[in-house]
Amino acid sequence: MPKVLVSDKLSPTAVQIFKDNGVEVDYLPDLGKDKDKLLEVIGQYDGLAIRSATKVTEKILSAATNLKVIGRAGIGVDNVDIPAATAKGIIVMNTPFGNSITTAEHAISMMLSLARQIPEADASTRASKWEKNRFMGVEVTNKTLGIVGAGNIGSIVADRAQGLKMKVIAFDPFLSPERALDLGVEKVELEELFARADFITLHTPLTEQTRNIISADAFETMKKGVRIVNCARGGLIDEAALAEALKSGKVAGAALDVFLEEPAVDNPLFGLPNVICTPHLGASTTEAQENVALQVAEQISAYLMTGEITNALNFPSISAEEAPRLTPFVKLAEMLGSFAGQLTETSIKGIRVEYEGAVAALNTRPMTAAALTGVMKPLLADVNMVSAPAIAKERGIQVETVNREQQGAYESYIRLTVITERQERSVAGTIFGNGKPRVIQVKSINMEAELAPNMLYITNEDKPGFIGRLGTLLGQLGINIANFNLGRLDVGSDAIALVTIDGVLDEDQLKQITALEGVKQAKSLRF
Ligand SMILES: NC(=O)C1=CN([C@@H]2O[C@H](COP(=O)(O)OP(=O)(O)OC[C@H]3O[C@@H](n4cnc5c(N)ncnc54)[C@H](O)[C@@H]3O)[C@@H](O)[C@H]2O)C=CC1
Ligand SMILES: O=C(O)C(=O)COP(=O)(O)O
Repeated sequence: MPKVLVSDKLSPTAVQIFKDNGVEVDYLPDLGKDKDKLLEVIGQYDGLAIRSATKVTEKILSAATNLKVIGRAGIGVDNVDIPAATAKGIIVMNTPFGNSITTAEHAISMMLSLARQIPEADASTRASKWEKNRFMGVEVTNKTLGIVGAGNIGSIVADRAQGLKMKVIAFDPFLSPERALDLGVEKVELEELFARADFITLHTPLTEQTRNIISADAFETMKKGVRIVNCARGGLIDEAALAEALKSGKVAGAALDVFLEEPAVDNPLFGLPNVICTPHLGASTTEAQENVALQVAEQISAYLMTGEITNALNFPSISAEEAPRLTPFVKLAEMLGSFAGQLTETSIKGIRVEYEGAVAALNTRPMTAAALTGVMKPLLADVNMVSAPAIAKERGIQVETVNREQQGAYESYIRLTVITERQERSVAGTIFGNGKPRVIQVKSINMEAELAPNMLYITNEDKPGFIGRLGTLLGQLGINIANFNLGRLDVGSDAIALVTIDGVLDEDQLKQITALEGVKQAKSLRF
């Protein structure tokens, strides 16, 4: 009988469902907070059900010798080392919708509490002070609410805020004009949102792109007296910069459900009067906890008992027979998508995937799903092959696939084109005999490059001396070049360099490379 550990507080419904499905279950809701104890016992379990308090680190995973599945009863999986779990073949699942309404309602509650200083007025009244003149609030009617991240939760917040007669503007690179229209929100760029919003609410996952999305510089560009709500993740706001902005009066108030360090017991923001804090309660309602407990227990049981996979974040849906033939192309498609996604800075209207040659005769759906996953991953940390097509559809991203079985110069190749409002950008690749993916064309420029974990992508003017200058600069920066690939259309037109480097470029190094004479665009790419 498979054995599951529930290491965070979950509704008793979960325990019952495990038992009903023939899964043995240990319900130890405080264990997740005790890293050493978790490390000691994790080896016994086939499944692990968690919320946000259990941190599933690489170290924990290395001791999880029997673990097959981790189920997150909730949305954010930033407490799970997914690459490490994937490397160990452990499925990571979440429950993407179970607590979204509840979290959106918490954000709205926080916004209204902020507008009327409810917590402080409550404390003062109960201290027998009756300070009627001290608590002068603001109305939310006709005020502008800026939503950063218009996904599931952000969209519900938008709907509720319109019920409160607010003007809603939203920034989300994956929000299509059609979807914005549906939601009744005005799609704006982040700078415009900062400049116009009276209230700002955050609803993005925590990723490398969103970390400190509200920084000291961002506060500079906001309206004086703006109020900020964060019910997403602590790392989205630079807490020290927020403390300064509150002290200077630039920010009139902040309502925070999440913190950089959790549990937050000693946070500098606690000392400030115009701050409202809750202990990561966004998902804490009876209804949401019932939803997520039920879903996670069903999903984990189904996987352990029948192999069925739902809401997995790290596993493609491919049948056992197809797997060996599809896997290299799935990998290639995801890498091409990731390549194009990392180069795309504006919102995506469409994606075209062309399969040429022998690959066109295979089941290309998982490949298209992998390509979409790769394109969207820089922005949606939790996207996977199962969810990517649905997300693309919901966001109004047109997906077109073309299968041509006749062979050209290569036995098989895949070309992926990302279509934005401004341009179309294509990347093509193939699989060589060794099963490794190779890029064969970027923006119509032929080249041949193996994709490596750390790469530098450069578009430059094709003029004598450029390669020498670039090599010298990389040397000065202490960056070792492992491989150097070049391509160009015609003499003197744009050229592309794809450089495999040892180690990761930091922002300053990338700035210096961008400033090099002849460079038109420089990007650090990770695969
Ligand atoms: N406080 C709490 O208890 C809870 C917090 N959460 C947090 O809320 C987050 C959002 O949840 P959902 O709405 O369900 O996720 P979602 O995946 O449906 O939406 C996230 C949205 O953020 C957008 N996004 C990504 N990068 C962005 C960027 N750089 N700028 C602007 N938008 C960007 C995405 O395009 C997407 O539309 C979760 O990742 C989780 O961290 C979720 C549930 C409860
Ligand atoms: O679902 C999420 O992303 C949450 O942040 C909810 O966290 P929790 O399950 O309440 O610890």
